[in-house]
Amino acid sequence: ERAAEEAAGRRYMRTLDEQRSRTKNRMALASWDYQSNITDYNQERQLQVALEVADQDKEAWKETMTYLWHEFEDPDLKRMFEKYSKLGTAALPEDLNQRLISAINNMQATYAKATICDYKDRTKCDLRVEPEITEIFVESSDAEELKYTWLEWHKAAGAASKADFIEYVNMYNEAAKLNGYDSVAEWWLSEYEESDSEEQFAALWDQVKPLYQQIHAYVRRHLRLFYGDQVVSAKGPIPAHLLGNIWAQSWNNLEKFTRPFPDKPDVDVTAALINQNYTALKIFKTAEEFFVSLNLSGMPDLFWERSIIEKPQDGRDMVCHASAWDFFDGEDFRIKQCTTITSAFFKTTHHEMGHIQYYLQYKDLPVIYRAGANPGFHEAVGDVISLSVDTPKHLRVMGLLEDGPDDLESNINQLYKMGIDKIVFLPFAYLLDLFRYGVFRGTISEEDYNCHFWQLRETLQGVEPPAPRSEQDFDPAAKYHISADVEYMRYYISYIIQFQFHRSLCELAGEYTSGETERLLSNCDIYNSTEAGNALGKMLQLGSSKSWPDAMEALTGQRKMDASGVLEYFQPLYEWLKTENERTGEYIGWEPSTVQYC
Ligand SMILES: C=C(C[SeH])C(=O)N1CCC[C@H]1C(=O)O
Ligand SMILES: [Zn+2]
Repeated sequence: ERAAEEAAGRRYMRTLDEQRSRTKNRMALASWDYQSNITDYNQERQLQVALEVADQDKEAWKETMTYLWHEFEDPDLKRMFEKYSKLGTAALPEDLNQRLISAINNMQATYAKATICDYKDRTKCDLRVEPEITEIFVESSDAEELKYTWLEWHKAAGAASKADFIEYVNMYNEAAKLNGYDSVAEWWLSEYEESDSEEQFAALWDQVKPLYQQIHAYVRRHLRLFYGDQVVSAKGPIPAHLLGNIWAQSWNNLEKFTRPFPDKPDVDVTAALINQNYTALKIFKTAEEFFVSLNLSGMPDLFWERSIIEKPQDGRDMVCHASAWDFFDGEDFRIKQCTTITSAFFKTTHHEMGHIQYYLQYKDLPVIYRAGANPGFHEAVGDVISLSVDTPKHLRVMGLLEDGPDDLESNINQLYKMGIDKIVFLPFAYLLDLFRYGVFRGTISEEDYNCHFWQLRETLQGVEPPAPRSEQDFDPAAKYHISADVEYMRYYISYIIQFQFHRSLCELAGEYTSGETERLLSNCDIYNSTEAGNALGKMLQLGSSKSWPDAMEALTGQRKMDASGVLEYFQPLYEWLKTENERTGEYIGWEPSTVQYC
């Protein structure tokens, strides 16, 4: 009897997966049309498709739940049923689902359309976050211009979305409860499959915090030397507008005037990309070539036909934030980004193509398994490639970096450049979802959203707002992922596990042996290594068909996320920073902020 039921379940699963492929394809196409051309018509159409798809998913779910899949013997069939048993936001009554979708679409549109006036020319009021505001944070060292731009952006894209965000939280929490979760926080955490995920995330932060504090102290010193101690204090948090990035999430743009050994050759490739007439297409082809060198897949023809790799000049409104799309038909995969010829986009292109590579590697799995082993895995693929691309050795192979010495000072400069991108990002990413867990759980009430956000920014990141804040502000929504309903813990996890992956791939490529001292993990380049590429491909082909510890074990032999990879990679920098901060008597950590924000 049970065997017959299980056989019926297996047949049913095949038809259900076929249907899910079509509904996800329809949903992706409608969302693509909306996000690549924001009009009322496209927003309305996206909403209609979303509601129709929700209805179809709900009907299918009712049938799925008639199967006694808990008693099935086949663990794989059980895993598929278990995943299909999570209905998601389609569990909401249609009117509440419509309010949820509209709240998210409104926030997306507000963020994508937000413009501010230029600091120097107040009549020029068409500046958007990409490319204009991003460019100001790359180029400007005028504290007043940076402060003005920061405040204007946070008003235009943050405060403007507070009402929609509150609606979003309420509707989303309703959906969570209908799916058996106390709040959205537990739902998001369930993607990491282990009951102690929150404790694991906190333990990772404890492991890397000492290294972050050393970088923070060093950077604060050099900002104080540059801007003066009236702008940057000796012991307080760092003002958020001086860190080369509108969200202070990565501090790459400080490299040129804060690097430990300034008289070494410049390592930023932007100038070289421009001098060598790189176009967006050439950046994409270069990234593709790295994956092919690893015996992984090149981009299909459809990818080149349908991707949007530069902002169209027809004056349309679109979501410029870079994204990679799976249309779940096994053939259609696209990137949408507003590429500019910069080192930042050189990295972002590898990041997005890492998503596409994952889609390609698992495209023949059942649709329900076409996802990362956990969300952090998907964000790590492209970055792992970039860890090889960003080495002086590889950049020289590419002709993007002039020749230079391979001495300790150059290695420290290289580690510093990576540290103000990767280590600095960790507290930012961690706090973004600590904030949202609190919001979804109600431990952070809407009367003090902004106050709590900045308390997290101060305690975890040692950063303070450039001016007093109030509850008329809503600074979190000035970050794309908050306005676009994109979970963020995935990036925190990615920036930890990508170093575990990198270490294993470097050993497979014969570029490094864990614990050796002759070669540094930070100088490893896996380019052209089919051993490394085949191992990476095997892990990616698993999709979410196995638990993430199984997937991680396939590549690294470890079943735990841990910061051992990060700490091994940055060890020489950590030693150097401790010595340097002691030499200069720098205060490690930060005293409470004197800026009024609660
Ligand atoms: C490039 C993407 C698209 Se998945 C992105 O959002 N990233 C990549 C780095 C962290 C995060 C961000 O920009 O905040
Ligand atoms: Zn990504």
